[in-house]
Amino acid sequence: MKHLENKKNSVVRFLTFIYKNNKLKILVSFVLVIMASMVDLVFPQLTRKIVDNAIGGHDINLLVTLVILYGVLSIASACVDIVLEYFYSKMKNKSAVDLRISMLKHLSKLSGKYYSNIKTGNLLSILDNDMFIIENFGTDIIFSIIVDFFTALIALFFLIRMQFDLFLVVIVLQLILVVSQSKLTSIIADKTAEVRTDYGRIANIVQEYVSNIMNVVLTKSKRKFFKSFLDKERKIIKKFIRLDMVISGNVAIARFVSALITIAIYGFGGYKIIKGKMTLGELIAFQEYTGMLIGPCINIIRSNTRIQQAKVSLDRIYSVIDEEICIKVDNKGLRLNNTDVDSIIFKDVSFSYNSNEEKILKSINLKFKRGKTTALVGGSGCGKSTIVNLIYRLWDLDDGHIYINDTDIRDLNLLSLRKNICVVSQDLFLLDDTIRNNIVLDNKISDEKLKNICELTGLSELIDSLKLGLDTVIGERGVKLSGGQKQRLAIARTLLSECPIIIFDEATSALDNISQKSIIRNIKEIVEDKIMIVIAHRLSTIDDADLIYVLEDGRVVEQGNKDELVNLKGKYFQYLSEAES
Ligand SMILES: Nc1ncnc2c1ncn2[C@@H]1O[C@H](COP(=O)(O)OP(=O)(O)OP(=O)(O)O)[C@@H](O)[C@H]1O
Repeated sequence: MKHLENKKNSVVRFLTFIYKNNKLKILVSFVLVIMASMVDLVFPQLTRKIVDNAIGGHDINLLVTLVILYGVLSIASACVDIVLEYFYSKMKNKSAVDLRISMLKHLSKLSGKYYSNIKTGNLLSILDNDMFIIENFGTDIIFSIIVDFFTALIALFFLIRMQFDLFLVVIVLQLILVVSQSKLTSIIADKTAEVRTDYGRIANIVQEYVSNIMNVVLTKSKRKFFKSFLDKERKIIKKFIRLDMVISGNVAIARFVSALITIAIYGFGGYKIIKGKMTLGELIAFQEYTGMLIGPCINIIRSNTRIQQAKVSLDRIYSVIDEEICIKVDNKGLRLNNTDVDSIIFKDVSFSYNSNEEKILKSINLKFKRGKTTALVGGSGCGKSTIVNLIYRLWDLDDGHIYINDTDIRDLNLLSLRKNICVVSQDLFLLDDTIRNNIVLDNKISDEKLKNICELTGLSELIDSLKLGLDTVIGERGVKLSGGQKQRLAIARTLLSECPIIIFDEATSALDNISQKSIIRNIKEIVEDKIMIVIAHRLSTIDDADLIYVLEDGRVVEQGNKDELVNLKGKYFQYLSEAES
């Protein structure tokens, strides 16, 4: 069903989405729209009667009656327009917000593979530019097409009935107008799509530059950014100019042909009045009906342009929403209670990030037990963080099993699994908020507990030295803190959580040896009934680990506690000797 839905034209899909959530509003709007267009069609007849019967017949009473009727109908028509605008605005704004939320929610369900290839600037451009276009696009466009079609049809009927020969002249010019407009419209839509895609690429560069501005300055890579930014900007400016030229050409042609139509009506129509084959009132009414034919036809073509532009944006939005969720949230949907977690077992696990590449992990067996600290050691790129990614199910394995207790993690509900795992990695997630909010997030934590954790993680000294203490704002991505302070903060946050599985992936790398040892000792006390996994290049961090796995080239080559591994005089011993020398 979802597959079929995804294949639908994105505009139809979006309109169906609006329709499903606004059935009543759409029905009321439809009735109002038909009423309003009927009223509009009466105006030329009123004009004709005012000119020919009231003014031409010198009838004051009739003139007053018709003018009052004209005024009342105009007010009624304006009121209906206001009510309609209210409905349209409500429907389209709510739909755009719903669409944005479903895109953001979907993003959080995607796999590590998607996150590894993500182009942030492009996504921001979709969330910003494309969503802006969609905010201005809604069901009203369909209503206006219906009304325009209906109005044009009735106007056509009156024009044929009133003056057939004059109508023929008008219709030929009208056809020229319609054909030229629709050709240029499709060119505009193509060029808009091109510009939008290029704009996403520029947004990527800008995003990369802004979010890394400090490193850009430090590494003197500003020139490189500016070069590729300016190259792309220059190209897009040319495309924008071409697009603007086509748009203004489109408007100019429409104006010119409309002027020809007016000349034809007044020239040919004036001639007919002089010859007594037409009245002045009829000429004015004919002119108004012609407007009611041309205006709606052009509106329909312009609506088509808007639809094509919205389609480009909707295609880009739905390309994210339809991104396949590779990691199924629920296979068997089993739930994991945090008090139940006793062990994590890797059984013959093999894995590669890309199916055609060599395996990163080669049939490895690991066991992490509750109440124990297990360390992973090995050279850079041997697959330590990959093991964490697999426990968290950012990727699913190729072969083998990962069990929590006796349950394969693929049989667990994904959210329930992840709720039980806290990872502190090198890439810290910090909010531009206070120290307190960064530690507590949205959990309810007593001040006493918070103070205690700050003490254990060595944050108290920093907090006491700050005028605002815990309420000090740390800046975007913690820019106002040192590397070590950021790590302490992330550790404090993790220790406050109720997670039974705690993973530190180079979580203390920015701390000096003494601070690191004292933090690790303190942590051990707090996490004594949890599964603790530590990855560290500095071997002193894991001196006290209950079990150390030494990895090389995706395999476990040694295992044991520190003393056992030292006695083995193998890989671990070699690392230790290298570190000491
Ligand atoms: N998202 C990814 N997509 C493709 N390949 C990846 C991805 N992440 C890691 N790799 C590759 O997988 C291998 C193992 O990486 P991993 O991060 O697990 O190593 P590590 O042992 O943690 O290294 P380090 O100690 O340097 O952090 C590396 O060769 C790396 O290039």
